[in-house]
Amino acid sequence: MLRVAVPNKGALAGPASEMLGEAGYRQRHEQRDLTVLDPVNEVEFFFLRPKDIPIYVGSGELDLGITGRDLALDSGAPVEEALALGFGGSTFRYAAPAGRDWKTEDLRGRRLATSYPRLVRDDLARQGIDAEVIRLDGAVEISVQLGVADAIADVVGSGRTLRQHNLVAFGDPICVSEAVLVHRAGSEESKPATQLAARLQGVVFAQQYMMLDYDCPRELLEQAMAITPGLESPTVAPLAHPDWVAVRAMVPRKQANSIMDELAAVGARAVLASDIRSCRL
Ligand SMILES: Nc1ncnc2c1ncn2[C@@H]1O[C@H](COP(=O)(O)OP(=O)(O)OP(=O)(O)O)[C@@H](O)[C@H]1O
Ligand SMILES: O=P(O)(O)OC[C@H]1O[C@H](OP(=O)(O)OP(=O)(O)O)[C@H](O)[C@@H]1O
Ligand SMILES: [Mg+2]
Repeated sequence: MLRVAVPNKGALAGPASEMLGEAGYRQRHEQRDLTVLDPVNEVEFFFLRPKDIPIYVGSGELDLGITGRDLALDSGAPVEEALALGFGGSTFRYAAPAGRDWKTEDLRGRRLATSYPRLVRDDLARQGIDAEVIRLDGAVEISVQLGVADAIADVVGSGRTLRQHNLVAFGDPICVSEAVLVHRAGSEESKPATQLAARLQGVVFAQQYMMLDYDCPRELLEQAMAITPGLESPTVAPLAHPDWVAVRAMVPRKQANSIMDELAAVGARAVLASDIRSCRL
C-alpha cells in the first residue's frame, strides 16, 4: 500500500485534493478525516500540516507527499521534488517598512521575523549577512508594527498583506515556490509511486494546455500548422467539402487566445478551444 501525505489545511489543501481527485484517487468527504483509504488504487492518504509533510516523507514513514517547495527547503528534511504541481505559486521575500530604498545588506545587525527560519538563515549565510532571526508561527507581517522586528521574510502571494501593513519587498526572492510532490531523497520509486506521479503529471499538463479545433482551407494548411504544431504534429482530417480540412492540436493555455487570433487572421474558421481533463503525453 502506497502512503501519501496531503495538506490538511491552508492554501495548498483544496487544490491538492482536487488534483488527486482529478487523477482518479479517492479523497476525503469530511474535513476532519485524517486518513482516507483508496483500496482500488492501493493508496492510503494522510492529511497533515503542509509544514510537517517533508518530515514524514524524509523519515521514510510516508512514501510521497504534497507540500510547498519553500516548506520542503525550510524543513531541512532529506526530500527531493518528483514533480512541480503548478498551483500554490508564491515567492518568499524580505520586506520592511515602506518609505526607504531597502537593500539586503541593510539587514545586517537587524531583527528579522519569519516562520521559515532555516530558509532565511541559509540565505543570510549565503549572502554573508549577520542578522537576528526571530521565529514566529504566522501573521509575520504585523511583527514590525508591534516592535518585535525591524524587517520580515515571508510568503508573498498577491502582495496584499504586505501592502496592508505598509511593507515593501526588496532583494532577490529567496525562493520561488509552488506546490510540489516530494519523495525521500535517493529512494527507489515503486510502481504505485511512479503511477501516482504520472497521473498527477497528466493533470498538470491538462491544466497547462487546451485543445484547439478549427476548419482550414487546404491551401492555408501549412501556415496554420506552423501556428499550431501540436505536440507531435496536429491531427488533420478531411471535411465533406474537398477544399477544407479539420485540424486538432494541443496549445499552451496561456497562449490559446493569441493563437486563436492568429488562426483567424490566417483564414481558419470555427476555431474552438476546449479544456482537457487529463492526459498522458
Ligand atoms: N497567499 C498565498 N498564495 C500562494 N501560496 C501561498 C499563499 N500562502 C501560502 N502559500 C503557500 O502555501 C504553503 C504554506 O501553506 P499554509 O499557509 O497553509 O501553511 P502554514 O502557514 O505553514 O500553516 P498554518 O499557517 O495554517 O499553520 C507554502 O508553500 C506557501 O508558499
Ligand atoms: O500576498 P498575499 O496574497 O497577501 O498572501 C501572503 C500571505 O498569505 C500567507 O499567510 P497565511 O494565510 O498562510 O497566514 P499565516 O501568516 O498565519 O501563515 C503568507 O504567510 C502571507 O501572510
Ligand atoms: Mg500560512
